[in-house]
Amino acid sequence: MTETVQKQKHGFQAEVKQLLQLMIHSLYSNKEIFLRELVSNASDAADKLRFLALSDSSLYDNDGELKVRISLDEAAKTITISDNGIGMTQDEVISHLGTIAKSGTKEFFGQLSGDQSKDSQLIGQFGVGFYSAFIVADKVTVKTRKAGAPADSAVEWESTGEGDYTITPIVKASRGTDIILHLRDEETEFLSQWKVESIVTKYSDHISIPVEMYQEGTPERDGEEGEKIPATEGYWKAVNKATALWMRDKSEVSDTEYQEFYKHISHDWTEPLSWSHNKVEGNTNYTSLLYVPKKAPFDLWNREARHGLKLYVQRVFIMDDAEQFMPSYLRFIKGVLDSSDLPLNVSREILQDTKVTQSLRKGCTSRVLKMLEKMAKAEDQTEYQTFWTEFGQVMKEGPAEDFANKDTIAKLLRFASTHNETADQNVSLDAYVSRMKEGQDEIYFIVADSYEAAKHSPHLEVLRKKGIEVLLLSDRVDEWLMQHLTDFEGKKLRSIAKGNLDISKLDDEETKKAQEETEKQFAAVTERFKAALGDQVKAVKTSHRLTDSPACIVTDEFDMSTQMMKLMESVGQKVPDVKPIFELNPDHALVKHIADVQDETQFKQWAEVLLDQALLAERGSLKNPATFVSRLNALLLDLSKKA
Ligand SMILES: Nc1ncnc2c1ncn2[C@@H]1O[C@H](COP(=O)(O)OP(=O)(O)OP(=O)(O)O)[C@@H](O)[C@H]1O
Repeated sequence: MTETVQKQKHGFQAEVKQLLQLMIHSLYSNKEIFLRELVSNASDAADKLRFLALSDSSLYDNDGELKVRISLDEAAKTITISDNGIGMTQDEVISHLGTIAKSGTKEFFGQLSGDQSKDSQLIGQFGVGFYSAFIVADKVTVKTRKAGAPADSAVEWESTGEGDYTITPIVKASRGTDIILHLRDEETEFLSQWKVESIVTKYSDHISIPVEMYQEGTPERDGEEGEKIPATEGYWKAVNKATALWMRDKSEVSDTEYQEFYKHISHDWTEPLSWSHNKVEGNTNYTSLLYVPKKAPFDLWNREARHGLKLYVQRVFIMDDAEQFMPSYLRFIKGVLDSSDLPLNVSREILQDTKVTQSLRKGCTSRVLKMLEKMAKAEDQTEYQTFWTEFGQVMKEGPAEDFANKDTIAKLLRFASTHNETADQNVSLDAYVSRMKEGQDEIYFIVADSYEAAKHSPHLEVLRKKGIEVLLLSDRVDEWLMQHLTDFEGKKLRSIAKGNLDISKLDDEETKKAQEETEKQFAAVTERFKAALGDQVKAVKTSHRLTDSPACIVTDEFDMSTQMMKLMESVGQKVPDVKPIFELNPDHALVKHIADVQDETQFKQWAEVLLDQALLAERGSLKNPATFVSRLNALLLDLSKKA
C-alpha cells in the first residue's frame, strides 16, 4: 500500500473550525502562549505515563527520563516540541485533535459576542490548548506513538487549520509525541533560540520535568595567544527549573510563577484571585497549593462537570479532578495536593473512604476557608466582591453541607439588604449585627423571587418605618440556605414573612398598649373575614407589620415557606397544601371601607379580592387568576354604578 492510499482525510467538528478562526484572530496579540500550551500538554503526557508505569514499568521501555525537547529548524522554518510521554493511538488522535470534548463547550459558544476583545477574554477562560498552535503556524504536523505500542503503529496528523486534517500511519522510532509547527512567514521570530528560551522561562519554569533546548557546540578555535581552544560538543540543556513548584519553598516562588502554574493546572488563562501554599507535617503529611479562580468556569452549575484537585503521591501524578478533597460548595477551587500518606496505587474507589482522605479534605477545606476569610477581612473589598459575585451562590450551599464549618462560612456570606438599597450582595452578618437596634435580638430576612420583589414586599413596611435592617434574599439557593442557617452568634435568623413578627421588644410600652387595643377593637372584623373566607385561610389576624398595604400573607412558623414551595414545584415535587395566615392592616382606608360593607355577598367578594391580591404579591401568581379577574370586575362595575 502506498502512503497516499493510507492517508485519510477527516473534517474537523464544526466547533473546532469556529474556535480556530476565533483564536487566530483574537489571540494574535498574545501569540507566544502557544508554547506554554504545548509544553503544558507534553508535561501532562509525561505525568500520565508515569502514572501508568507505576503498575507496568515495561511502558518506559528503557527510557524512564521523561522530558520535553524543543528544537528549531531555521531552514525548514519549523519549531518542534517533542515529548516521551504517553503518546496517542489513532483513535485518540482523532478524538483529541479533531473535536472539543470539553464540558461547557455549548455554553462557551453561546456566550460569544463577535466582539474581539470580549471574546478573547472568553477564550482565555475556556482554554484552547493544542489548537493555539495555529496562531503562529500555517501547518501543524503531529507524530505520535502510544507508550507500549509498536513502532509501526504510530500516526501522523496534519492540518492547515482550515476545514480538515489528515491521518497517516507511520513508523516512529520512539514513544511519545512530536508537534511540528510550520511557522507562518511573519512568525520567524520563534526560530530564535534566545526568544524561545525566554518564553519557556516566562511561562513554563514550573513544569516539573526538564524542558530542554539544544545548545550548539563550538568548533576548535585559536585563542588570543595562538593557543588552541578545543571544540565543544553540542548538548541538550534544561531551560526550566524542572522541579515540582509546590515542593519548592514559598519564599523562592514568585507571584508570576504561582500564576503561571495556576494556568497550567487549571487550563484557565485568567490570573487567579488568590492562592495558599502549605506544607503540613505531623500526623498527616502533605503539601497543598490551592487557588481561588477569578472567573467561574462555564460549567459551574453542570452536575457532571469535572472538578477537584490534581492529586500527586510523593510527586508522582496520580489523577486529575480528585473531587474527594474538597466539599461540593468549594468545587471551584483548583490546585494540587501531594500526599505522602496515600499509596501510589490509590484509586478513586479507595479514596472514597479512607481516614487519610478525610483528614486531607478537612485540612484543605480549612486552608481555603482561611484564605477566603483573609480576603473577606481585607480593607479593600474589591477582591472579595469579585469572588462573591462569581462564587457566592455556590458558597451558600456551605452551611447545609459542612456543619462543622458553619460558623466560619456564615461569616463569609454576603447579602443585599435594606441598609444600602442596592441589589449588590455586600452586607455581611457581622455588619448587620453591628447595626442592630437596641433591644433587637434577631436578624431579619426575607426571601423572594427577585431583589425587586424582596425590596417592595409589604412585609418590610413596618421594619422600614422603624429603621430596622432586613436582608433581602433572592437567589434560588437562599431558601435552602436559610433552612440551615438558623442562627448567627447566638442570634436567630428570622423570616419576616413567617409566623408572628414580634418586634414588640423594640416598641415602647405605649405603642404595645395601643396595638393590643387595636386588636381588641378589630377582632370583630377579623372574625368576619375568617367567616367569609372559610378554609381558604388558616387564620385572619390584625397586622402590625403593614403601613401602606391593606393586607398580606404570612406563613405559619412551621409551615413550608412560599419560596420553598416554589422551589419544590419547579423540580416537579408534590407540595403540601399550606394555608396562609391572612393579616389585615386596620388603619388602611380600603380595609376600613370593606369593614363597613353591610351586604354579606359583597363583603365576601371584597374579602376574596383582598386575599387574592395579597397572594399575588407574595407568590407572583394565582391558582385561579380568572376567578380573581371576574370578582374584581364585578366590584369595579358596582363602584362605577355608584359613582
Ligand atoms: N503531547 C501530547 N501527548 C499526548 N496527548 C496529547 C498531547 N497533546 C495533546 N494531547 C491530547 O489531546 C487532548 C487535547 O489537548 P488540548 O490541549 O486541546 O486540551 P486539554 O489539554 O485537554 O485542555 P485545554 O484545552 O484546556 O488545554 C489532551 O487532553 C490530550 O489527551
